[in-house]
Amino acid sequence: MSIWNDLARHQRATETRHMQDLFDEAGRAQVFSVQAGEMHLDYSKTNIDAEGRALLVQLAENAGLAEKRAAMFGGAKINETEGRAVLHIAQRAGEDAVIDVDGEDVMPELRAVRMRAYAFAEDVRAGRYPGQGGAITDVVNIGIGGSDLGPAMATLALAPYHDGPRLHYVSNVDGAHIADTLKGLNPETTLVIVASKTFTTIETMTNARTARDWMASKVTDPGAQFVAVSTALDKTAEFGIAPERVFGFADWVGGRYSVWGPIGLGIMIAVGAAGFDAFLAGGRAMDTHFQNAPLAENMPVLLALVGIWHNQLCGHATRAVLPYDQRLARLPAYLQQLEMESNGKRVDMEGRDLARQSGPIVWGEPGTNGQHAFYQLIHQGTRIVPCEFLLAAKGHEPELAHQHRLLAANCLAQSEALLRGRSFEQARAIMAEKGLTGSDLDRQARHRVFPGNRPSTTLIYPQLTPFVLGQIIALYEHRVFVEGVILGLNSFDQWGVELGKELATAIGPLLEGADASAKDPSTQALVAFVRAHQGV
Ligand SMILES: O=P(O)(O)OC[C@H]1O[C@](O)(CO)[C@@H](O)[C@@H]1O
Repeated sequence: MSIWNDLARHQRATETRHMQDLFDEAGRAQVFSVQAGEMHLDYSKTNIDAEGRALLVQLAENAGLAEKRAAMFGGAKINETEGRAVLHIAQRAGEDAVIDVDGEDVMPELRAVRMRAYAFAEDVRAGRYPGQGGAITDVVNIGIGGSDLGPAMATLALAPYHDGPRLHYVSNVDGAHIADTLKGLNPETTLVIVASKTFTTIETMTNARTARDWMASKVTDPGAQFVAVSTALDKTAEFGIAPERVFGFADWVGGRYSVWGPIGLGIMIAVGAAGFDAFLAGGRAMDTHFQNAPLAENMPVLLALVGIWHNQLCGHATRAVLPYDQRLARLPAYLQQLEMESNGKRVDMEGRDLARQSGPIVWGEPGTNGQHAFYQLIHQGTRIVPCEFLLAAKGHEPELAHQHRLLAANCLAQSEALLRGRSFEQARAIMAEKGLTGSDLDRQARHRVFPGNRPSTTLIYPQLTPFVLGQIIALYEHRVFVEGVILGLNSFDQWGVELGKELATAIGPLLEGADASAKDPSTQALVAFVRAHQGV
């Protein structure tokens, strides 16, 4: 407890200073940066000083981070509310890794499934696994949440490495999503991946049936162009998918942590086994760093601590994730699930009310697009939004290197603007030069003041390769873990998604005409509106 008090005291004592003054100390940019391989995280543009960092590291130590990290990597059942181990790291562990769950090494089976998935992906890519009208040209992944966001995000991120069939992702139960996706595709050359850990998710199963009907209208054996990725092998069989086209994984891989295994089949098909291996190697490199680097030089730990400082100590409830990397356009959505489904909890491991705020609200868009939309609020709004910039030093289009430099310049300019701001005097001088005078000058100048002193971090990496993408994703996974340990909650369950699912099941019949009088008046009126427009 007293470490939280010490931190709160330190935060209060330092909150009025200007972050820019911290740079009076020589070497701050280096001292408040951390390296993991070729990745570089700069957190010097925050109000964290040496004492603050030392206290934050102490906080992590006091929370038992080292032991809890060892427990996770060792296969202990740390997801206590579901009685499961948490072993997404096994999916990217090295060839000689041995990981026991309930006394059994889980690695041989995991590797065998990966090899089967690789072989299948390569067969599809080479046309050795054709559709009923020739080589597969399009692959539709049907899944939602962790069975969609990770592979969809990574497929887009790795576009320069695609040399397989086109990939499409369908998640929403809104028929518009699958209708728009299937329009223009040829059922005879389309492969459908039904990706669902549980194989019960209503959105996915509904879309899978729609896709099967679409396929059946054109091909004689629709099942041959369906594959499944799931932990529920009985249910995939019930759906009619032959066992040789089912890729299983264990329940100790959380949905939002599952991109590294067969849930990544779409990525494997898009970039091939070698590209996927490089992605896994990147994740593994970050695992090694996370396990071995001292806490004060540990990238996931520091990223988590910076977040704790901003959210739980400074009270900034949201965090903007701003990739200056168009191919990371889906990263904010991916992180929304990873972070908010993991650490959006109100009780601790013992079921007691959480002593402080849960994880932050994560949102964002790629730069420079966001600059022309919501950055206004970030620079001049009354609330402070800590910003997390991501930038590749180099793009994949050598002929457009000048555009990449423009992109990079914008990214660096934003964090500089957030740090420095523009004072009233500076704004006034600019307006005076434009010929304004008197009260008009002051009034106009005030609109052009940037308070600055607004925190940001910048994660910079050489290029968005499969390896680097693996590093980035593993970095965020471990950041979530560290934050969860410090907050004392279970990052690996998601009970908060259940109630809405149950109620949706009950409301379904009401939309078809069943008696809605037991519902609250608001819900009754909304049900009546839908019914009226559907002619029910
Ligand atoms: O892969 P499944 O079992 O279809 O679940 C999809 C998603 O639904 C959730 O359970 C939330 O409803 C997520 O945790 C999960 O990633």
